[in-house]
Amino acid sequence: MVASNAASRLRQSLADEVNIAVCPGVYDGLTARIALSFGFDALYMTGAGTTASRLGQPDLGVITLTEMRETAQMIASLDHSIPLTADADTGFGGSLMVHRTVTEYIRSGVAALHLEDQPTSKRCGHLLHKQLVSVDEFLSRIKAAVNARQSSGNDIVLIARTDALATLGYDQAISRLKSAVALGADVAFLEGITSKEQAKQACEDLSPTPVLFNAVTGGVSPDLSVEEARDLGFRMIIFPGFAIGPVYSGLNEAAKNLKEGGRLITSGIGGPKDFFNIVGLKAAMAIDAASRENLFQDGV
Ligand SMILES: C[C@](O)(C(=O)O)[C@H](CC(=O)O)C(=O)O
Repeated sequence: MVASNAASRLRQSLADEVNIAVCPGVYDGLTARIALSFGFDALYMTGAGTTASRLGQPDLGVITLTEMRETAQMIASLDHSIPLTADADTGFGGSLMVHRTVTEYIRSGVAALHLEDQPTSKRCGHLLHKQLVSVDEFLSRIKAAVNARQSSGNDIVLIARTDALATLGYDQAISRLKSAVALGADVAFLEGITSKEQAKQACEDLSPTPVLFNAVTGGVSPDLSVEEARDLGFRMIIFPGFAIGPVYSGLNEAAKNLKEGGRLITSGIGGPKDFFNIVGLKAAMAIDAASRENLFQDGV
């Protein structure tokens, strides 16, 4: 297996102390295409969004490796040069499953993934009463991930996430992250940071390891802009609600209009051709022309 260009790009960005990798959270082809069309140079595949979109279920550990990997592969394939960081939840089982998860994410073109220390019956990090696995179990997940990366010969970025802050407190959460980094994790993800002061402290305490900020809309963490996160010392920021929020509000509005007014009112989208242009119509026509099948030589 060869080293991934996208993972190398993300590594370069993380190594640059003045830079912050901005990762809008997407969960399907359309949401990814829209983010890509705005020139974002990194993407995040949200597990919460993927679970809601593929299963119509909440983020409670019900999605499988197969479903997450399929979505990740499709998103990563849309532009191989753009690093995709994908949620890998708990790794979906014991060490063997973590090994398999990392290997399959690598094969799917994922540039980075995060693994957390909740039990497999997990919940979104911004819900109450989260449970944790022991430090040893968390670290064997990280070790299994590091070993899988090594045996694949790939340079996927491994992000260690701890959910320990809410129950065990700051010191133990930082200690879990430091132990994960000592085993080979590249990035630290302290889930559920509760204040700007704590955010700054975490970046200092974990330095020189790059730290990720999880900007969950309406979650327990402060509402930070990209610039604020960078100034606090973060090197990576994910926005899981980037697509979920607008889809929710836009569809609610459209549903209300259709149900109450009997008319579909959508703003901003033209006809089918405009829409298909967002999802690669021009590239598809170019493939057709290059193969000389010429189905679209007169346009569409
Ligand atoms: C980052 C996260 O794991 C995700 O699935 O995107 C979630 C975010 C969310 O539920 O909105 C989390 O923070 O646990």
